[in-house]
Amino acid sequence: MATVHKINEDLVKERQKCTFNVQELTYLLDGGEEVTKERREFENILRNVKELQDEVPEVYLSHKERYENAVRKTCILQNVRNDFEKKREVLSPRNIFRAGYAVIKDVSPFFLHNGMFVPTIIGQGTPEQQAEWLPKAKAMAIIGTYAQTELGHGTFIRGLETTATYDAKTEEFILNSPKVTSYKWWPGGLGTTVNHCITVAQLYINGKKYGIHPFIVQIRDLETHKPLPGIKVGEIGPKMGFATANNGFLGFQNFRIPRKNMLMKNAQVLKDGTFVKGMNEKLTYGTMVMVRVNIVSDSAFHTAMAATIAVRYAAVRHQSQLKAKEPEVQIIDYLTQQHKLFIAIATSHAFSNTYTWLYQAYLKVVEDLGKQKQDHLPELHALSCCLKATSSRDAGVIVEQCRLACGGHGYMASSNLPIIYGYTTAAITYEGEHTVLLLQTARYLMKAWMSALEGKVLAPSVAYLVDWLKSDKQRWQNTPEVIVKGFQHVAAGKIKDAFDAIQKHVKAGKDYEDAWNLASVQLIKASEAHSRAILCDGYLRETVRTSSSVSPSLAKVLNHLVQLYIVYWTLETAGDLLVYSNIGKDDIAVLKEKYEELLALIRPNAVGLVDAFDISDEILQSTLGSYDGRVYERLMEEAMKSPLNKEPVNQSFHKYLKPFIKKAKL
Ligand SMILES: CCCCCCCC/C=C\C/C=C/C(=O)SCCNC(=O)CCNC(=O)[C@H](O)C(C)(C)COP(=O)(O)OP(=O)(O)OC[C@H]1O[C@@H](n2cnc3c(N)ncnc32)[C@H](O)[C@@H]1OP(=O)(O)O
Ligand SMILES: Cc1cc2nc3c(=O)[nH]c(=O)nc-3n(C[C@H](O)[C@H](O)[C@H](O)COP(=O)(O)OP(=O)(O)OC[C@H]3O[C@@H](n4cnc5c(N)ncnc54)[C@H](O)[C@@H]3O)c2cc1C
Repeated sequence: MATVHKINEDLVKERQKCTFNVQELTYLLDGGEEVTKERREFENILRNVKELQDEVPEVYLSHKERYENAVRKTCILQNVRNDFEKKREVLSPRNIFRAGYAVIKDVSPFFLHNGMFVPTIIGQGTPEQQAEWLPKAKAMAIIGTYAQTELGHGTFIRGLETTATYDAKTEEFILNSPKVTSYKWWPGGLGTTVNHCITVAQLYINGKKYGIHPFIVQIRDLETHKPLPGIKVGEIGPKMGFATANNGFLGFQNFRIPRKNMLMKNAQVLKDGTFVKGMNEKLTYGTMVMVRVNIVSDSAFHTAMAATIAVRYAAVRHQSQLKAKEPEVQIIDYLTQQHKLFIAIATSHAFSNTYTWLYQAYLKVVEDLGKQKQDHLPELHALSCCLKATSSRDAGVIVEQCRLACGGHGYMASSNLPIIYGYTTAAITYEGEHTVLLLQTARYLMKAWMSALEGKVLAPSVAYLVDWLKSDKQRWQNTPEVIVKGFQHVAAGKIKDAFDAIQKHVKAGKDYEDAWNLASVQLIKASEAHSRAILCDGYLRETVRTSSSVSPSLAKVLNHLVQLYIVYWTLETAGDLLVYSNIGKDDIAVLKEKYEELLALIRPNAVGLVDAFDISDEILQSTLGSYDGRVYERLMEEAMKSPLNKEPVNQSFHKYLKPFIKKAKL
């Protein structure tokens, strides 16, 4: 029977102080009581699978052992998941995703299978192709990944070099990687796990290039798992994080696949080699849009994990005295600590709220595309790019801030903060590099600005540009609504400045492309300001909407959090607001006080707020962040698992140290 430990007294007191019902907030964050119950049920099943408990902590395993252990556990997880899903229709696939963290400490080598391989078959395959591949993929009779990036090109996908040349005689495509730079590089699970992949390649028919298209390719024998003839595949080696993601490389040499393996929901190649264009060639990029939307939700979760660890630790940790002769204080009582941590909680809420509406917008576009309507696609692309970029970047900063807030112990692997940082920061690069995605949004913003100048009706997310052009800047008030308008004014002002900068360079004789490059620092700033305005506006709206359906005590706390988020970003971007809005120095002084008041208001609820994220100890995997707060005991218990502590004297003493010391004595 597992030993039940006493909960740390500070945490007991913190929980008694809480002014709202923690469970009510958990249900709200999960999307309903039923979803929470389902999540807990699934996590509970996993908790009781003995084979999923690691005897030796993963960090002490070799690269190879770590991978093998991850595959072993992922297979068990998948079986448990299949059994669970056989009994019911799962309410929230994200519940299943989240539970995965309890099993694989780092990233699962199967992640790309469910994350991109299956969605690409759904998003890019015809009904016939779906009928052929989906049942096998869903049952994991075939395991796949998404192989797009190459050694030479990740961002500029029109420049990919892998070729798929159609041979009408045999009705096949011949895949080739002409140069070392054409090798696929990065796909998760590709190294040694998957037997299939979606390969994105340049299509050639009769010597003519038709751009990049997705192909479904079997790369390994299903029985022996050996690479098929014509395939060169392997693992790319250790990285900053993602230790168990099994990222791989892949090259093709005259590798033939049947015509039906080109995913043809959009463009098609007919038997005789006729190319049929799709409604919009950018629909080929559809899986990336979906994943970018999901990254906003991942960022919310990663931020919640880090906040939970750092807030609980800050409640348990005592260090220094505020006043002489008084006991050492809980570090959470230092205002600077609250400044580091409470924004982490609010940021997670901001991203969850944003994901809620962004995901609905994504579903609407998918539904419209089914009816051959694509009016909202450009807006969704622009939103998903800048919100992916901003949420992953902010999450990276917040996770690092939480690590710093834990002092030296935050640097321990057993705090789990280094691993969380590893996968949070990776998201800033993957699925579209940060700057590149901001520039995609900027492209949309420049067009929107032009339309605003022409008096056209704009899409809702940029409609503020029209308002800004029409009205004088409104009188400043320190209310959330007016501050959000202020963020919109900053965005509009920066968009105008970037636009004018491009025009200036063009007038001076530059090509538009060069002018774009010369203005690109301003363009990314405009895009960032637009993201912040969208995040604050959406978060405020969602909070107002939900506040009417929750208890008054919870509504109050949610209101404190959204205000904190908005005031925090006002103070962070005060310089911009002074330039582009009517805010005055005195308003900023008042907001500084307001910010301190908000920290004080949130303080009694800090532990309750992170408890409401309801992240189990198995998922957190942190000595510093566990629910019971046994920080020091856990740190010691984990240290004792070090193989170096298994013997009183390490052999290196006899081999090297002893002779070395002896020599030094002479
Ligand atoms: C324990 C678990 C922990 C969690 C772990 C998670 C693990 C997950 C890990 C990793 C998964 C990672 C996977 C990947 O990274 S897959 C590879 C992703 N690669 C990219 O994202 C590449 C980025 N590049 C691009 O998307 C494009 O090259 C581009 C958009 C930057 C440029 O494309 P290009 O064709 O050159 O277009 P233009 O710039 O010329 O624009 C033309 C036109 O097209 C519009 N447009 C571009 N993209 C889209 C789109 N997706 N949808 C709709 N429209 C699009 C663009 O706006 C332009 O429009 P215009 O201005 O009106 O002309
Ligand atoms: C952990 C991880 C997992 C991944 N998983 C997968 C996967 O499963 N499948 C897959 O296909 N890929 C995967 N990738 C690859 C990933 O999608 C690419 O690394 C990413 O899209 C960035 O491309 P890049 O590496 O070519 O960067 P580059 O484009 O070479 O970026 C280098 C620098 O150049 C700048 N730059 C590039 N183009 C421009 C421009 N037009 N304007 C201004 N600046 C520019 C960038 O801002 C950046 O600072 C993964 C990557 C990582 C790190």
